Amino acid sequence: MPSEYAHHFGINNIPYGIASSSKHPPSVVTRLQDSVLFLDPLARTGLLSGHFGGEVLETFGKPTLNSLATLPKDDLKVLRSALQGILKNLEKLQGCVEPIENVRMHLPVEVGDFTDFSCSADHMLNAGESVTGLRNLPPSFRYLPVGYISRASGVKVSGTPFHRPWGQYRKDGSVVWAPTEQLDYELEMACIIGKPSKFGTRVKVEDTAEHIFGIVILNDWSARDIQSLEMPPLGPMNSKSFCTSVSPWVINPEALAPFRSTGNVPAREEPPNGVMTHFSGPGREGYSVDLTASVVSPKDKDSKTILCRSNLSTMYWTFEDLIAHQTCNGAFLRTGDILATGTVTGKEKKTSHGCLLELTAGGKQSYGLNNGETRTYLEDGDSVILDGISGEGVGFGDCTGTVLPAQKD
Ligand SMILES: O=C(O)/C=C/C(=O)CC(=O)CC(=O)O
Ligand SMILES: [Ca+2]
Ligand SMILES: [Mg+2]
Repeated sequence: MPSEYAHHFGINNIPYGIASSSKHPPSVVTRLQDSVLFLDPLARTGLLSGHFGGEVLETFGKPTLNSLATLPKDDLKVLRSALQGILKNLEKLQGCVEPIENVRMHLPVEVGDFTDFSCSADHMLNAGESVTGLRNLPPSFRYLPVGYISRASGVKVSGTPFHRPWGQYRKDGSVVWAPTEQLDYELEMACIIGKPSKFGTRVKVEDTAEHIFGIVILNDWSARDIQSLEMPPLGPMNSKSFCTSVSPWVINPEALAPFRSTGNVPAREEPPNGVMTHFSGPGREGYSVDLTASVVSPKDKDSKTILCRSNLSTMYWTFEDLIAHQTCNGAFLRTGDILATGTVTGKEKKTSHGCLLELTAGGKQSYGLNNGETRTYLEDGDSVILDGISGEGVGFGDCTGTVLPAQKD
């Protein structure tokens, strides 16, 4: 029986990840359907000889993708087509291949800096309305992609459970110190930086693509009660830094090229009394990725309730804009940096809300699970599964996390 996500990993995908098994230490892998190919033992078979020099082959034995991610795009292109050829004869690759159920996936990169932006106008409007009752975009929204800088060390690979965080928040007229009662997820995607940029040197929007190694799904877990006390005036901190999950398979721009279009990308509006400066123009392309967010209750582990369906291409700002903006002041990119989109929310009320803050109108309305349970925010033992697919054979698999009970004070 193929796994639930086997069909995401066709021959046109060729994702990269870091896996280990009883036979192999953590190292670089790719995946075809449910077969995981370890590239370091593959290089030793000689099947890749003639394609590249030692500096490419040396990256395969590393426990992160950082070295592979800095290879020139031309090398990555040759590697992709060599792997596509080799994977046609899987039976010849014994000793290099393991079934997906026999491997453990690890964090794909050593994370450099982690910025989370907020690129969805619909998320901004819905989240603002949930908190303040007013449907307004922040004053800066059309001038620049707003973001906050979070903790790289909190980024964990899909499947890593975390404890419900403690913090300070307002309750019944006072501020308490207690486990959060408003634990939320945020359905997001992120780009991972390959080629670094130079300190003091802006990356022009037309040059940003060469810095994108690949794209992952990301869950920016959020504690809304802690967030609402701490956020003004410097932004979220402990309400979000306790854990951020990323999917283990990094999908590369070449696999996603057929799914780029201008189709759903919102029209860019000139900001009031301002000019578009270092950003992409009206013909900018988004990546089409159909995303879902689901919750699984510990009382009914076989049933997932889909709470949101949305698509990455509806974001107002693109990955190219995020990179141009991050570097426009001379700040620079390091390999393994993560730049996330913010919550990916669509236009449809209730069915395309990328987080529970929106779906529950700030905890004022409940949502139902397939088994009849109701929730406002997440409960202990709940798992959240985010997944995404662009088209035939090109998907991201899943990004999953489970809430453990709060630790004792
Ligand atoms: O507007 C709010 O109250 C919430 C803002 C956020 O949680 C920041 C964030 O992560 C935005 C996003 O994911 O788009
Ligand atoms: Ca976020
Ligand atoms: Mg987070």
